[in-house]
Amino acid sequence: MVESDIENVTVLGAGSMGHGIAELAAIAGYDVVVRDIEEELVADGLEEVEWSLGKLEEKGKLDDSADAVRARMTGETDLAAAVADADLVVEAIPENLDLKRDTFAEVDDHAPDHAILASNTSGLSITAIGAATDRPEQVVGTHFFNPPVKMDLVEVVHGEQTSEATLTAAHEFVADLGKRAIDVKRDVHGFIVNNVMLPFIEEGAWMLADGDATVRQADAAMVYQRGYPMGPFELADYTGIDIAYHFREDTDLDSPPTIAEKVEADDLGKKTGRGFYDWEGDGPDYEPGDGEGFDTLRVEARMVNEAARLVGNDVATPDDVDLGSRLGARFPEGVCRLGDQLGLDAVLDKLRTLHEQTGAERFAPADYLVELVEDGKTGVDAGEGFHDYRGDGPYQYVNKSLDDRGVLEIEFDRPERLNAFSETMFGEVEQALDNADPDDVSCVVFSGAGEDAFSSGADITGFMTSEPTELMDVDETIQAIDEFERPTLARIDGFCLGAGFEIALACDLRLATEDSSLGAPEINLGLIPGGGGTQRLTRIVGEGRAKELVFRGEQISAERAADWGLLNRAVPAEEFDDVVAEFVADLANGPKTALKVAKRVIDDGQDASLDTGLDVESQGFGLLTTTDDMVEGVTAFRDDREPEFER
Ligand SMILES: C/C=C/C(=O)SCCNC(=O)CCNC(=O)[C@H](O)C(C)(C)COP(=O)(O)OP(=O)(O)OC[C@H]1O[C@@H](n2cnc3c(N)ncnc32)[C@H](O)[C@@H]1OP(=O)(O)O
Repeated sequence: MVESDIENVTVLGAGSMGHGIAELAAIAGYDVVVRDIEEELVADGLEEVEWSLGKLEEKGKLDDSADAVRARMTGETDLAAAVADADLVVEAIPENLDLKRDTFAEVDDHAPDHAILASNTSGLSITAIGAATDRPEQVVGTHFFNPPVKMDLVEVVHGEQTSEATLTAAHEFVADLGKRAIDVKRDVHGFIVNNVMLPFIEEGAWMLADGDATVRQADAAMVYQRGYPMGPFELADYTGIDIAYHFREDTDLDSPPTIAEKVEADDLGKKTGRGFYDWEGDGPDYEPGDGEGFDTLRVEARMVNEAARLVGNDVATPDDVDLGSRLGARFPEGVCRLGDQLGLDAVLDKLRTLHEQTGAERFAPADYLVELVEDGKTGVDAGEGFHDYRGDGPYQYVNKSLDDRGVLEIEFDRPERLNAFSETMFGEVEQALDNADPDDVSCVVFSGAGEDAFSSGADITGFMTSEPTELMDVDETIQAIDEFERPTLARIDGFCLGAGFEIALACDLRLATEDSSLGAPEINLGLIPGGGGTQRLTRIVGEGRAKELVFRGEQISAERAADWGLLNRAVPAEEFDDVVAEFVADLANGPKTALKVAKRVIDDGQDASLDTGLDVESQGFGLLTTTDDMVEGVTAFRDDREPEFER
């Protein structure tokens, strides 16, 4: 029987993954035992945790003190003692199936019957690990990414026998740790993220081997033309070339010779000082212009093909592939989305051509990709691909919800980049508003996902490759927010910078936690605010303060922003939800028409002469005296009760 109330967590292995997971569990309030085979290893792991907790405390990212979190952790070397009281055991020992199976068998003997046994394996079979125990239904994969404290993703891997109750408990645990889970529904080799990430690295290496590309050309093209945070060779060096090499050992496909040669020479990348780049010298030294002539579609077609294999084989949903690509591989787009944008027909053509030309099995199109294309589901332009684009959404970077009071919540959801706005994300916010019927909406609340930012601005990595006209489109989204006919509120918790700041300025009301910081840092990039920042800011805080913010590009505290009239309130974090709820309740329960007219009259009046503004106001006032809401408001006053305005 699985008990989902987990209190005691034991982490096996005090290495970088183990102590990172243990730290997260202690931060979340669990009592944690960290076990390794030697005292020294345990002590080293706990020392790392102390250092990390100190940093988090310095940055104000802990609810409890670092000492209080640390006090929830103990070290242990004896396995039986370590797991004796565990409700959940998370194994993070070396990637060796026999070692893991032996360890799980031993844990099974000593852990309480109800305990769930999780493995942090990055690719081994959960089914095989579970089979070493008498409780395979309580064995699950929880694959964290390195470093666990920073990376937001966990792959929850289903073994053949894993029960629903175990999966639910694993999801609850992951959510408690503040991480996002994706489901790997069948424990295939490499799970989801490694399978979409490997072709990115490998295809570049094959092209190098075939003489079709150089290292710098591939990296420059993928970074500066396609917006990836690192190029394939830089990524291989960074993660360790041997990792890519060993991944292929258990599959039918070969590693590219350019990777095998590096492994043979022990030039494994950053960790050995040399790989595709010289890390003791300049490191990655490619320039934007180096990428010319590189065939980016060849790389991306292979990634999309892998995504099709995962979805077609029921390993993952397109949404989970996309979230895994973004949070695990740190790709700018989910790979299924990417395929839909490229056009799945174009992807299939590319694969077929390469398959015919080379005969290489890695280009063989996945059945599911062929199926989608044959069904006319070729992506965004066709209205359907991996995703269905025919209704409201699907949204990748926006969470949209409408409650029964008409409160429309739009959450910017790209925490891995501090909710920085890519072109797609701007488009999604505009689409979310366009698709909202103002008659159904009482007010709109904008917020940022994660704990760090409302938004850090426009996505800087896209600047080099965007057309000037695309960057100027930013203003269309912000204008749509400004012009939305219901009251809008920016709920700011963390960084609110650049385009994020401009979005907040376009909202009617701005509330922030005290430790938020706001600003227009564009000048530091050789730019000026391009989403109305120079104009709206000046109207709100006056010329001198606007020029200070824009010229100096410095962030200011929420306290100063409130002092300057930029924020309606700056409140302590613990009071924030209540204050936001009070504002929202007033907007949601208030008279809809009067709020709409008030917004329009104030907005229109700002750019008009006082006389014109007063005229606009009196027309609005006159109009409102004819409404049922006015009758209700006056009657309620007379009856000494709360008014109930029309919804
Ligand atoms: C028309 C409008 C124009 C504009 O809006 S221009 C953009 C204006 N905004 C900025 O200039 C802010 C840029 N960001 C920063 O300066 C820093 O971030 C912060 C001070 C906000 C936070 O610093 P820290 O706490 O050290 O976090 P981190 O490691 O820098 O950020 C976490 C990840 O988020 C990515 N990121 C942050 N802001 C942006 C952005 N605006 N565009 C693209 N990526 C961004 C980073 O690179 C990194 O990613 P990884 O973990 O992969 O290294």
